[in-house]
Amino acid sequence: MATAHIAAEPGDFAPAVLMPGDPRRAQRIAEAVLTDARLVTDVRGMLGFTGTYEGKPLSVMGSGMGQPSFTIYATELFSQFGVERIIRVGTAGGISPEVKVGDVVIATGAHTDSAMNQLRVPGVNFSAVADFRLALAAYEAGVDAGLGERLHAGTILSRDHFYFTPEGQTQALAGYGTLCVEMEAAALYGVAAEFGRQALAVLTISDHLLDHSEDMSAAERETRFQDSLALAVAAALS
Ligand SMILES: O=P(O)(O)O[C@H]1O[C@H](CO)[C@@H](O)[C@H]1O
Ligand SMILES: O=c1cc[nH]c(=O)[nH]1
Repeated sequence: MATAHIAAEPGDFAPAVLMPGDPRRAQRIAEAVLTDARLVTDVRGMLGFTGTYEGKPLSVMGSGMGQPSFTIYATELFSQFGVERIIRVGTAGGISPEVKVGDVVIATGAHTDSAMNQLRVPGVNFSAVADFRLALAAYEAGVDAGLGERLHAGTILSRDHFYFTPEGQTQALAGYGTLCVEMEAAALYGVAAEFGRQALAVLTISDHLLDHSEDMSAAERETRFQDSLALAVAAALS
């Protein structure tokens, strides 16, 4: 049955869904990796496709930007469409000096300034963490692909603001080994915990907060995701 934000029927989604923020990236991913892809929802232009990859069912759908948007789609996918695992395929801004533009980050945990997970368990600072098996599968795929020093795994920041950064925050986070910043993973990990399902974010570094000399253009942000996509597919079908 269709939900408020997804015009699909039970069985239209595969157990594993790849979710980029950008619905046009969802279409590019569907065209790049899926066989016999069909559009299963387009409410609000948030395109979702289902097909197969090497004979296994796989879906891809945009999430929109920010934790509220991601939470709406992830909640409906987990609760109404039988989805078992969601792998976010996103872009992120580098924080650690170890991380360079074009590198791939497996987000094993996500700090956040959002209130969304604070409200989940009264009196508790919720730990937003990835599914260990998905993270391991993605990491092993990255090693096998020869990514070498371009492959990272560790904590990230999921922030509500894109343009506002409190003074000293980036340096402090770098001091705690935080790899990069994006806007959705903490919410994904919270919703997955709520429904007892699996989640992971695999991120492409599109820019660096401490050095903007190598930042990607808007077009590159839409298209330069092949390395992280390969790891996300490996995790999705592991
Ligand atoms: O490239 P996506 O997946 O949209 O991710 C990043 O890009 C958007 C901001 O430009 C935010 O959604 C952020 O998390
Ligand atoms: O949220 C994001 C995503 C990409 N780059 C950033 O600087 N921030």
